[in-house]
Amino acid sequence: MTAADRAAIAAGTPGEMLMERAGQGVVEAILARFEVQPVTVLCGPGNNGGDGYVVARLLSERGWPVEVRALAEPATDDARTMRGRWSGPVKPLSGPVGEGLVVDALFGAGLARPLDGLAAAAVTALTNRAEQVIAVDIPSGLPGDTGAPLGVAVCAGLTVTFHARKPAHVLEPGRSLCGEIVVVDIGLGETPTRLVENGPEAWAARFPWPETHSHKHARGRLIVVSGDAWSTGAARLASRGGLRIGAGLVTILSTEEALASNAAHLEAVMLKPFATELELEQAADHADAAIIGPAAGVSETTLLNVLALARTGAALVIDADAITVFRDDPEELFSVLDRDDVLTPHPGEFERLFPGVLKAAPERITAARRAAERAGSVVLLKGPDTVIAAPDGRAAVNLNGSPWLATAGSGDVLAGFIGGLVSQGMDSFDAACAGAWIHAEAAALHGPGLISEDLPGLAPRILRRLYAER
Ligand SMILES: NC(=O)C1=CN([C@@H]2O[C@H](COP(=O)(O)OP(=O)(O)OC[C@H]3O[C@@H](n4cnc5c(N)ncnc54)[C@H](O)[C@@H]3O)[C@@H](O)[C@H]2O)[C@@H](O)CC1
Ligand SMILES: [K+]
Repeated sequence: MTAADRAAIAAGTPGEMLMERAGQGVVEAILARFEVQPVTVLCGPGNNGGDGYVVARLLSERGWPVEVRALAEPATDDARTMRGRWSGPVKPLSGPVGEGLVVDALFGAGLARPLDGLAAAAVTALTNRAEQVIAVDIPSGLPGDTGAPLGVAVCAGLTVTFHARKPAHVLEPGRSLCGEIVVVDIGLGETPTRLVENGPEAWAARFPWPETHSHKHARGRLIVVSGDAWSTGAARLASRGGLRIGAGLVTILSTEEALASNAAHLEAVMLKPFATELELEQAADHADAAIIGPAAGVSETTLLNVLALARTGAALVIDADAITVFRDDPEELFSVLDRDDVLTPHPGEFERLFPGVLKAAPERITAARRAAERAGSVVLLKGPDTVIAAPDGRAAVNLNGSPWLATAGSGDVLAGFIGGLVSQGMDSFDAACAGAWIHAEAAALHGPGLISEDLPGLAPRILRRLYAER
């Protein structure tokens, strides 16, 4: 039972009533999606199984042919009550499951160890029929507080959970085992949750829209450090992203030998040369935000350039090579970061800065939180389930991740979106959340054939929507 369940029961809602509402919610989700057909309900010994008996009764009352299979007799009072209200037979779990839908009510929030014996066999037998499987609360075998199955786990086409999503519903690989996710309100009321789903409701109220009196100098000055002559495209992708997301002035800082290739491809983005890290520091002095890393090169120069930018007042977005250059001494980087700065590692880069943290943490939200605390800055851990964490413990998971983002340069544009928002004064955690969400939304809007050059140009459509809904 979760803390929210206990609080609701203590506040006077009997567990039995919560269970009745939970089962009702599952049944409504089934009725909205499936025609009448045979259903097998697999019930475990705990309250998840109790929900299963409610589902069996309510579907049967509507004329659905229902078979109940139980792993063991109910072990809780509420589950025993619901077992008692089911008037049909209860068969053992062993043996093949027939045609039609399968309701997985074996284990939910109380899963304590990997599935074995009959439960493991029953779950294994459901392989390849995910579309017919409806998981109650969580696919059995998947712990609710992580996205990592303990051994075998159900793969469902639909998961109906209660009150709020749990980490297992948003973190991979658990999220992919859930199929469609429906969240049913069972009357638990407001409860503090450590998990924030990243979407406009989390940051739209603080989005930095320009005011009537805004001019380009006040709308955010962003700089982007270019790679060398053969690697200038990444900085241009980032700068275009920054400009599209609203930064008033965006400047690429480039060494002499890369000036010509940058100049040949820039219009609204400005260009400024620098030769040494001291000149970079001076050039960046009036910037509100600076992006370094995209195709910067894994070199001592990049490391010194990061340290130079850290001496300015600009908030930093540190990506790619600018992360990797600190792999031998992450503390050197952490010592110059503060809460306005953002690190945007993919898992490989994350491992370089925070060795062992991903392996030791039960899931990515905890890992990102630990990393943000250690670095003293915002950390955005990339993935299909991108997690954003701040040193003060705030964390959010991106739920709109798009497979179309698996294309060269998409991370450069993301750095640009984040840097562009930070340069306009948006809080760095909000900016990382908003940047990641808009990035994925833009990719989904385009779909097949997306290349990173398209992303900045897609942002205005998402921004227009946000602007209209503000
Ligand atoms: N308590 C409440 O008021 C509510 C609970 N709800 C349901 O209750 C569920 C949680 O119920 P429980 O806490 O009873 O937990 P579960 O029903 O998930 O299972 C716990 C039981 O399974 C046993 N167990 C755990 N892992 C096992 C394994 N690998 N192999 C064999 N046995 C194992 C435990 O010893 C315990 O008896 C939620 O997931 C949700 O479906 C909902 O009805 C909403 C309201
Ligand atoms: K389940």
